[in-house]
Amino acid sequence: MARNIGSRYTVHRVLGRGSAGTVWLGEGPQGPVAIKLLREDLAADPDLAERFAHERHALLGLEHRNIVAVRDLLIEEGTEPGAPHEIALVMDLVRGCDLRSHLERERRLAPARAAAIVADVAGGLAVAHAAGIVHRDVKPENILLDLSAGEGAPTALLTDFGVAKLVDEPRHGGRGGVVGTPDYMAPEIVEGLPPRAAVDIYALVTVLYELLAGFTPFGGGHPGAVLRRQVTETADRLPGIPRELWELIQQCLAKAPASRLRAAELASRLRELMPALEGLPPLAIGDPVPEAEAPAAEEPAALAAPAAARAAVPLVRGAAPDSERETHTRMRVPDAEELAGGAHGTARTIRTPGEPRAGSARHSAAARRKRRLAVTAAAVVGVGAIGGWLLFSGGGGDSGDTGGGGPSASVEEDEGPSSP
Ligand SMILES: Nc1ncnc2c1ncn2[C@@H]1O[C@H](COP(=O)(O)OP(=O)(O)OP(=O)(O)O)[C@@H](O)[C@H]1O
Repeated sequence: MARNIGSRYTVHRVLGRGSAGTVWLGEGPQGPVAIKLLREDLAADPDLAERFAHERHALLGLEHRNIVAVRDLLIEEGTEPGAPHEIALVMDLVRGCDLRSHLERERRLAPARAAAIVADVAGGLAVAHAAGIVHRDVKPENILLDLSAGEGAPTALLTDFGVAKLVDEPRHGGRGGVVGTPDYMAPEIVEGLPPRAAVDIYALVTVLYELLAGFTPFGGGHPGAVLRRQVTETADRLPGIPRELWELIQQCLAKAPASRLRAAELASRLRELMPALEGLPPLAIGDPVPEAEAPAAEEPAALAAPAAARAAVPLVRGAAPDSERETHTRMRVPDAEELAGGAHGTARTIRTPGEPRAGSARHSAAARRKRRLAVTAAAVVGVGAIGGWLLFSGGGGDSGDTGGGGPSASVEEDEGPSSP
């Protein structure tokens, strides 16, 4: 049944749900649109409505063929006194699917295909960065593939600009939480430095790695362990990857933000590489070997893991209840050795097909599942939990200003839009 949003828009059916709200297929004065309605509990926060109003100009100003344009921003007063605001972002409708769903179907993309998608998104990021806007939550869920052109290669568009930052800002100033998704989070964010444009490059090239490999370079296990790996480990080379593509990935996954390419350079380097990548099949990479695990007996039965694994957990407060998508990953409590950065720090090692799995990992999938904890991001990955983990592990790295209060995963929020 159709429902009115403000005086100009009607929504018809749900296109998808994310951690911050629901995206609807709608109709406006200019035709079909996608309308993202923020979750009621988030919209009820008067500070949030104010922040959205404050960022209106930045949110509406981004225009590029690889960015999903925000056409309108509705902040409606509740109908009765004290009733929550309704916050809705009216966006161009993308006729296609998101990159996460595409990757789930394909498992791995051919190098030329992966490079084309990432070059598209880098082109969009270049424009945003030039306008002083950092996305801060680049990941496959936020990349949409426009399939309306039919047979030709789809255009990739980046969506959700600024939303992560606005939703996760602290209510009353002071320190915010970790904004973003652990698998894609640049080491400088983990270390508490203000996020600059280079964090988007790191996240986007993490997506490139994932499109090629089928998994992210530092993912797997407890989000705290993922964050530590972001700071301390280097990505494993993917077997069979062309040298120049691998060098580009390494450069953009550099721990030092200044060593990474800028968005425009990344786009043009990838486009230069594309003719050489044309015709190459997806890389022949086996599923990663799972990490060493904690004793089964320690796991509360009520938290047994679901069957499907996910790559990423969004760190948006209260993410679980409204989200139908499986945005939660399998997690496990890191053991002492892992927390200290020991031998089990790497979640998995890369296998080429046919190579046997290490140890007896195959012996019991059920036992493995039992040892994993499936918990919602909101419940366990609170800033306190990560902060506590970082404190315990000595801050996860030796560089960077942590904000003056000792090691912390919190990000000191800037005033106004993030700047590159
Ligand atoms: N402009 C759009 N046009 C068409 N479909 C869209 C559009 N924006 C979002 N969607 C669909 O709605 C779904 C939910 O999007 P949303 O941005 O709320 O969440 P997400 O990015 O998947 O997750 P999260 O917010 O947790 O990061 C997407 O997976 C996508 O399929």
